[in-house]
Amino acid sequence: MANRIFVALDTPDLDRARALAQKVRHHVGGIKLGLEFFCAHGPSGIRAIEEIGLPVFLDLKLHDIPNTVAKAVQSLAGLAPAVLTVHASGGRAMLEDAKAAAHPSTKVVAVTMLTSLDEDDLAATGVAGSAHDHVLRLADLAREAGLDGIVCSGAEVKAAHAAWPKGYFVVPGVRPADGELGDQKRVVTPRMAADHGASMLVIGRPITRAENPDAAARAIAATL
Ligand SMILES: O=C(O)c1cc(=O)[nH]c(=O)n1[C@@H]1O[C@H](COP(=O)(O)O)[C@@H](O)[C@H]1O
Repeated sequence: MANRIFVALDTPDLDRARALAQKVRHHVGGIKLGLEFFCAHGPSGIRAIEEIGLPVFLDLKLHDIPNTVAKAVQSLAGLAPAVLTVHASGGRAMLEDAKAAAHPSTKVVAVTMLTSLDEDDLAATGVAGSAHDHVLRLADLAREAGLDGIVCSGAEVKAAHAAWPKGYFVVPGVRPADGELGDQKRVVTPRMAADHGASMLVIGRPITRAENPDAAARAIAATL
């Protein structure tokens, strides 16, 4: 199977992003660029990283009224990212319109419950019940809206995959056994995420903050 690791290059520094991507390119399957990078460099920054030759996941987690999200997705369609994120909690119409506006080759995936949240955080937003149930409910919504898949933690991916065998499952919040959690709360090891059905593992700081990012990416890939 192709390398399922997408390295998250969370930096506003284009030269650093490019240098990191060059270092790890032989040990990852793709590159994830998110808000930090996009706010600093926009579409031209995405094109600059695309030149490295790996698939790009554009993680903007769009969440607004359907018309606004659809127009934003339409504006991004020329970039034809391999994967694009929207928030599942934006609701069915927003999800349907986002998918309709995307480039046909782009997988549109819905963020369910951020891996930086636990059930106390969920309750504080007014959602009762478990993380598991919340993720499964939003996965159903994404599937019914015609999306390609979801983003969830490794704790839920097995159940989500069982309920949606053809879905595409993006799993962030991935840490090697001795890895620092940082702001992540629902974490699993790379091996567990892969064994439980992740289509893509998003890994940032365990690679980008390592003394030798190339060796860190290689070591993680070797565990899969
Ligand atoms: O959509 C995402 O990629 C995402 C969703 C989520 O629930 N949690 C999450 O951490 N992410 C992203 O995954 C990356 C995780 O980075 P690290 O915690 O450094 O490995 C970051 O770029 C986050 O923006």
